[in-house]
Amino acid sequence: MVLFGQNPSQGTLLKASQFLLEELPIRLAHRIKELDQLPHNLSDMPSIQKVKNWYGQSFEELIAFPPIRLPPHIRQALMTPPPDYHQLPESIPNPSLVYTGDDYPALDLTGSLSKYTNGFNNNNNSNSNNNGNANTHHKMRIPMERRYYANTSGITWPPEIRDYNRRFTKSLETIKKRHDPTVTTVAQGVLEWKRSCKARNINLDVQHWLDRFYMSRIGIRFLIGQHIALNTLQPHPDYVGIICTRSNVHEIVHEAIENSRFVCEEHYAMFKGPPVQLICPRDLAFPYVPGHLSHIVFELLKNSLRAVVERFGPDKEDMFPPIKVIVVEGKEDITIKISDEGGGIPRSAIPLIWTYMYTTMEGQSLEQDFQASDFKAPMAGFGYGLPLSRLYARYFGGDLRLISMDGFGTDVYIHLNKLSSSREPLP
Ligand SMILES: Nc1ncnc2c1ncn2[C@@H]1O[C@H](COP(=O)(O)OP(=O)(O)OP(=O)(O)O)[C@@H](O)[C@H]1O
Repeated sequence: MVLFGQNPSQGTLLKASQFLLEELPIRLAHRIKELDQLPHNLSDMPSIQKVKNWYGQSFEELIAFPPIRLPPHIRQALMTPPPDYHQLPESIPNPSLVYTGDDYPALDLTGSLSKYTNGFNNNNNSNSNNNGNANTHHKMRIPMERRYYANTSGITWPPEIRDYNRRFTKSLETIKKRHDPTVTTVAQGVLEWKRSCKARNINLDVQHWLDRFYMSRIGIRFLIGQHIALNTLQPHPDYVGIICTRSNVHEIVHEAIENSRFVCEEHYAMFKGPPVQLICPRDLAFPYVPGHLSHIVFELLKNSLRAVVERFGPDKEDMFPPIKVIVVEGKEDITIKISDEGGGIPRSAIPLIWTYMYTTMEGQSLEQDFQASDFKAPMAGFGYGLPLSRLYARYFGGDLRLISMDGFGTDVYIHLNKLSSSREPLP
């Protein structure tokens, strides 16, 4: 996507529009089917129906989007691969993610990476029913880079192409906005269901379903966000759409520290939140989506700040031990460790922290019609911080791990995949 999106012409943008017009309805349709097949009658909950209708509406808008009529020489140009097509660099898969031939690596929903390795040496990946279908499906489809690439140099693009690209981008903006409250609305649906059957925690199958659903959402929004950015943002030497080819880790983490401390100080009405020490090379940079990384770090820092404040008390500002953030670049990964002395988590609660809607924050749940979008999180209380952050980390081949020392504190490791890998972890 970085190669494709550098200095795009109206022709390349048209090619991208056509790719999305084919790809997005497929992804949306799968989600609609899944929303209909939720376990335990969850599909009947009003909020789940609401989300399903959004997906349906977006699907219809995309398939009804008026096609563009192009003169034959332009059509021909769009179908011809560029001369340097074969020189596209090979992607280097991260050895910690084992791919299974043509398949997408299965998203492991149990918390470990076992499925990646289970499928090793087994091209038909027998792990999941979904995969079986997905494989057949993907094999019939043309590889992404071939659909995405076109020899578009030296052509004068007729003005209707610019107009088409503009209209399609507008339509995507409407769709993206419509789906902003999806996470909170699905969460509300789960709450409705929990209330209706008086369940305390969500079942494992619902947890797996949510992981898959939200991971797919990250993928859809990444594609849409990238397209909108390519069409609307001014060129920047370090950016291709929403991908920053030189994401500076120090800057991103530093900003997340400032933001999370600010939220913490506001929430507890205190003058100074717990100090945060950052140990990170200032020039450490790699290609990433900065928005994803700041979201992850911000969520984890809020957890650490809250743990420290609640352990020592909001009026004990002088006693707060510092939270340490250490960033190291390895061969395969960039790892960020966030260590706090907030008292840790009891061992019995560890399996729960990765489940959606598990929170020990009281009185801030989604009881009312909660309309915030994803990136406007309160201090805590939603129970989505850890599981969603892990999905963001995994989307680009990274991971998130947490180790707690009950009675002392918590260490969280964010692994960011430094090497490129070619496929999304979608089942
Ligand atoms: N660093 C930490 N120290 C102690 N407990 C923690 C820490 N991180 C997470 N927890 C526990 O795990 C629970 C779940 O965390 P998670 O981030 O998923 O949700 P939350 O912080 O409660 O709400 P939000 O969705 O707003 O982030 C927290 O409520 C807290 O009890």
